[in-house]
Amino acid sequence: MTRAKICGITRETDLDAVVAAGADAVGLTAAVTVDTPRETSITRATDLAAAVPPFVTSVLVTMPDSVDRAVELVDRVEPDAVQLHGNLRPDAIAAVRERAPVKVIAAVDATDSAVDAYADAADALLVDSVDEQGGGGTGETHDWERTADLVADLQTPVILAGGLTPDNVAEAVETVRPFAVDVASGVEAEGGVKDHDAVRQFVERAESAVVSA
Ligand SMILES: O=C(O)c1ccccc1NCC(=O)[C@H](O)[C@H](O)COP(=O)(O)O
Repeated sequence: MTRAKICGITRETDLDAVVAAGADAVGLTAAVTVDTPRETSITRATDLAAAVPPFVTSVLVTMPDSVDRAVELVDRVEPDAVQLHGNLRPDAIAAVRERAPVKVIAAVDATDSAVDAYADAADALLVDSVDEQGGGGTGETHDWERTADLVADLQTPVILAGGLTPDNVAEAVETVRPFAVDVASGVEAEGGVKDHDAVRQFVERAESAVVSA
């Protein structure tokens, strides 16, 4: 079964809906260097992370400029995992993994040539359609066949992200066969506010998509 992460939760009511829909993970976006309606304050991310129930993974999604800052953010928010976007190189990702008491997900653009190094450095790789400033949440898909090759080649779990919606997630899972899928803008009613029906459909279709042997 393919796991589902719903990213960019800013409100308790959306967190409750995402958990009720059966999502495996929730993303809380804080301390990012791009302008996005999904960003929350560090305090709010901390409160939301504390409200995530057992058996659902809270993921701090952030863009730190150093290893120290990444570790500091994890210490403050206390998530189960941290997802790093931006400019940290693979050796810095590995250093965060050593120092922070959480699993580390490296977010990379699907066309990044250093993808193998990131995969070695992190606990999981989120293959996304990254914008020029290193941010996610673009709503753009990428070359799924290429990401399918990565999934086949790498030992590290691959999370597929970028432009997924309830309408295309089953095809994405069947094509790429990722460990998990991730969505932010594709299940929103408006920026930063989730459409609860879309969240339910996304999780159900991701988890029930058929992955042939
Ligand atoms: O969601 C954002 O606006 C964002 C901004 C800066 C860094 C990361 C961000 N999102 C990270 C995610 O995990 C998204 O779910 C992923 O990029 C896919 O987004 P979308 O294409 O909108 O589904």
